[in-house]
Amino acid sequence: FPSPLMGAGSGKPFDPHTHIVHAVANVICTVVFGHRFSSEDDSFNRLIKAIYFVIFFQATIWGRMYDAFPWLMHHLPGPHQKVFAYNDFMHNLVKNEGRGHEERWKEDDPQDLIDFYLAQIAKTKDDPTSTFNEDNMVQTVVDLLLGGTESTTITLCWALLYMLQYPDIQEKVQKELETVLEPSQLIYYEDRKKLPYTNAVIHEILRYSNITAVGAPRQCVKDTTVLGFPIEKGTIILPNLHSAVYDSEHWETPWKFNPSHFLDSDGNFVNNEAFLPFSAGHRVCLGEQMARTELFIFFVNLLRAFTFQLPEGVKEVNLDYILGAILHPHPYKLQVVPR
Ligand code: HEM
Repeated sequence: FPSPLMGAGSGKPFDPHTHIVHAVANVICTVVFGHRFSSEDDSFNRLIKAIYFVIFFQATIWGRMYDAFPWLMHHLPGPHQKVFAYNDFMHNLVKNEGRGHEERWKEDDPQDLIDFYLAQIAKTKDDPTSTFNEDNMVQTVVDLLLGGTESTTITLCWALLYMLQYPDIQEKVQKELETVLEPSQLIYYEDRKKLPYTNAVIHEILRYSNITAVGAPRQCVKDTTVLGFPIEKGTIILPNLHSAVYDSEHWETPWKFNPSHFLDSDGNFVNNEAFLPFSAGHRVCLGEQMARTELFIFFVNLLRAFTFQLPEGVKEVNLDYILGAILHPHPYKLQVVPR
């Protein structure tokens, strides 16, 4: 990936969010559509606003009201009408991309998710039980755009904020990168195995930022028992991921940003069974591998290229979160010093 902050700020303090969200959204766009968008593209900017708003809305009182009374709310004014408009916009954008793909589609040379999906529709067209059709393709792509943009963007925003707060940790990562990697060497996800400290810092960023403190709501499909507790069919389940990533029985200093949570006494990387930022089980985050790869490659490239500092005169970092479907940091500015 190109460094998302190349040329940003021109030496002045700036908020990194816009640069990061453009870079991250373009990764998932490349996977599903097969191309990137320019940062100036109107549809791209509207897509980013749509993704933000649809996710933000779920955790508002209006989102709860809509869940409780969908039929009534459908006819009433309110911010949920904006969600419908953004949803229509995203569906139309994906439909248009799909049409473009159909025109130049080659069955034996799929390039992106839409190509693969079209191949699957063609393959199963005579099967009446098949669920591969245009509507499901559009919804799948929209789900991936929604799942794959805000989560990774916000984790990277936390990552840079922690580097401002803990300059000694930033320096230690940079030292490891310098020692292990040649200056012009391209980074691969595989390289994390040679970079235990950097890998531990990225895991600690995911743990400590705890962006999906409560995972996605799920519904129990049959009567069952979990650890002796009966759960009836139809019960809505909210996995409390916060209780795992901050569990004092599993973490030495749960309330402190501490990369040693993922290192043994010899400095080797070690995992921890309570590390569950992507949840677990059948409905574990579908994009976990992609998110891990993106976080590693972006973070390493950023710290190789820059040192992140607080703007002059700013003494404190605000590490409080803004409550929502995703826990966000408060907007902040940083200064980048090219290395
Ligand atoms: C730091 C980044 C990310 C975090 C922390 C994260 C976390 C999560 C969590 C906690 C869930 C709910 C799992 C459950 O219900 O138990 C989830 C679901 C999901 N995520 Fe992610 N995610 C991230 C990145 C991504 C990316 C990059 C993509 C897309 C490529 C993605 C796509 C999805 C999808 C589609 C689901 C729903 C899966 C299902 O319903 O089976 N996520 N994610």
